[in-house]
Amino acid sequence: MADPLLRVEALAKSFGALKATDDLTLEVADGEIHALIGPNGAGKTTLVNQLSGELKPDHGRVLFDGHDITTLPVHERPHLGLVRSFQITSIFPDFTVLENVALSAQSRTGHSFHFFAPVRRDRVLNRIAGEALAAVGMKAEADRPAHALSHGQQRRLELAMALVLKPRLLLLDEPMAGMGPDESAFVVDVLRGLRGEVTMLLIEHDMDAVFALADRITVLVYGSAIATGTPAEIRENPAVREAYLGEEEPA
Ligand SMILES: Nc1ncnc2c1ncn2[C@@H]1O[C@H](COP(=O)(O)OP(=O)(O)OP(=O)(O)O)[C@@H](O)[C@H]1O
Repeated sequence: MADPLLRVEALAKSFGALKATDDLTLEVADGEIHALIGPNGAGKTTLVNQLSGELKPDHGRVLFDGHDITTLPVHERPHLGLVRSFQITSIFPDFTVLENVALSAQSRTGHSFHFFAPVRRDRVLNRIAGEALAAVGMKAEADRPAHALSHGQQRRLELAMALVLKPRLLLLDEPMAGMGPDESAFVVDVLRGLRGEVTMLLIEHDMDAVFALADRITVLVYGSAIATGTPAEIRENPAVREAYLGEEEPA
C-alpha cells in the first residue's frame, strides 16, 4: 500500500481497568471508504474521539499524512483536512440552514463570528453553502431555521457543514442513525458519490450501508482490531462471524 493517509500506531486508552482502545494499529488509505464495525462497547467512538483530538490517548501515535498529530488540539485538525462530522452541538439552532453552512465554510478561512454580518451577504460563501446543501439534498430547507429540521435533516446539514471544510479525511460516526430507510439510502448515495474525492472512516451499525459503501472494513472487538479486509474477506472471516456478525449475515 502507498503511504496511508491515516496511521494509528499501537494506540491505547483505558477508562480505569477497562481498555477501550487496546494496542490498536490501523491504516486508512488515501481515497478509500474504510468502515469500522464491532459490537456495542468495542471502542469505535473512543477511537474516533482520539482521532478528532477530543480524547487524549494513553500511549501510541496518530499519524495524518505523515505528521504526528497525537497531541494536536481539536480545532487545529480541520485545518489539516481531518474533519469530524455529526456533532449536533456545532449547529446554531436559530440560524438558517444556509447560514450554518456558510459559517462553517467561513471558518475554513480562519475568520471568527464577529464577521457574521458580512457572511450573510458574502456571495461566494453563500454559493459554496448552496452547493453543499444541494449535494446532501437540502436545498429546499436553506431558509429554514436549523432547529426546525428533523433529526435526519440535521445530520445531513452537519454533513454539508463538514463538506465545505474540504476534508481529506472525513470521520463519520453513525451518519445514518435516526434516519428512515429512504433517507438512509439517500445518504449512502451521497457518500458513495464522494468516493475518491474524500477519504472516509465510517462507523455505522447499519450493515447493509457498511457493506454497500466500504472498500475495506476493520472489525474492532474489546478495543483491538481482529480483522481488516474487503467486505468479501470480512464476510467470510470465521473470527469475525463468531465475534460479531453471528446469525445476522449482511446481504
Ligand atoms: N468517558 C468514559 N468513561 C468510562 N468509560 C467509557 C467512557 N467512554 C467510553 N467508555 C467505555 O469504553 C468502552 C468503549 O465505548 P465506545 O463508546 O467507544 O464503544 P462503541 O464501539 O462506540 O460502542 P457503540 O457501538 O455502542 O456506540 C465501553 O465499555 C464504554 O462503556
